[in-house]
Amino acid sequence: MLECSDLVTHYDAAQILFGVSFSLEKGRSACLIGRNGVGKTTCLRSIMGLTPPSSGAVTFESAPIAGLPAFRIAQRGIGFVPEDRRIFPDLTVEENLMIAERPGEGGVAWSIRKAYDVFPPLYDFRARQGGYLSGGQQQMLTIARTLMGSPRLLLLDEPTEGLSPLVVRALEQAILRLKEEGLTMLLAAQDVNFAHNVADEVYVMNRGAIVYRGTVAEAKSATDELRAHLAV
Ligand SMILES: Nc1ncnc2c1ncn2[C@@H]1O[C@H](COP(=O)(O)OP(=O)(O)OP(=O)(O)O)[C@@H](O)[C@H]1O
Repeated sequence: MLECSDLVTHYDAAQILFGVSFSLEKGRSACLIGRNGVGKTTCLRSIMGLTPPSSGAVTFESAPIAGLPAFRIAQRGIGFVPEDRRIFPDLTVEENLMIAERPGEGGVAWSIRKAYDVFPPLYDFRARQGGYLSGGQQQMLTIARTLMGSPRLLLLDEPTEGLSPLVVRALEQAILRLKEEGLTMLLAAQDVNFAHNVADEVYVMNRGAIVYRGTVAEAKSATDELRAHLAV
């Protein structure tokens, strides 16, 4: 469904990605793991067209998308959940969802009812203004808002950042539920346990490159190697 080949991305003169290649099959979820600043966000932004790659190819559902503007990439069926939770603080939960609703083509069609089903706290707080939600609830609302566009591929940037372990578990459950729905997901995370709980494949990044790749089962039995790559 998604293929990145030899992605090289710069911010002005600074090269951030040094030839990132991987592919993701429909219905699978993969997690880019790595410390702060290794290029996970840049990789997601390159795919989404927010920071277009300087070279390399991104293929989504057999069509090249690198170089297209971000809104075109979104229209093709990729949803991006950025790290900073983007909701409208003055609108209620339900209003936040309503204004994001857009029927997708060929993907899982989303409705407010379905969003409440996957994220029960959003139903409980549906009349509350977004700005008065907890961090975990805001993260759920951000994901739910992106899902209202009915994407076929969801990019999630550090969804557990700053959340308590209990809230992280709830978010994991919601992500696994999305997986059951057949949604394809690419996540970025620093938390290896989170990656192990929600992903099928992991890609460890360091200094703008993938330095380890494997299934979660392989990664779990290569803890020393993983730890070495993730060590400060
Ligand atoms: N807009 C920007 N302009 C210049 N450099 C940037 C910009 N955004 C990120 N960088 C740099 O690019 C590198 C990779 O950052 P990136 O955000 O992709 O890493 P990350 O692995 O996602 O880490 P984080 O957990 O901090 O998001 C870092 O050195 C960062 O300082």
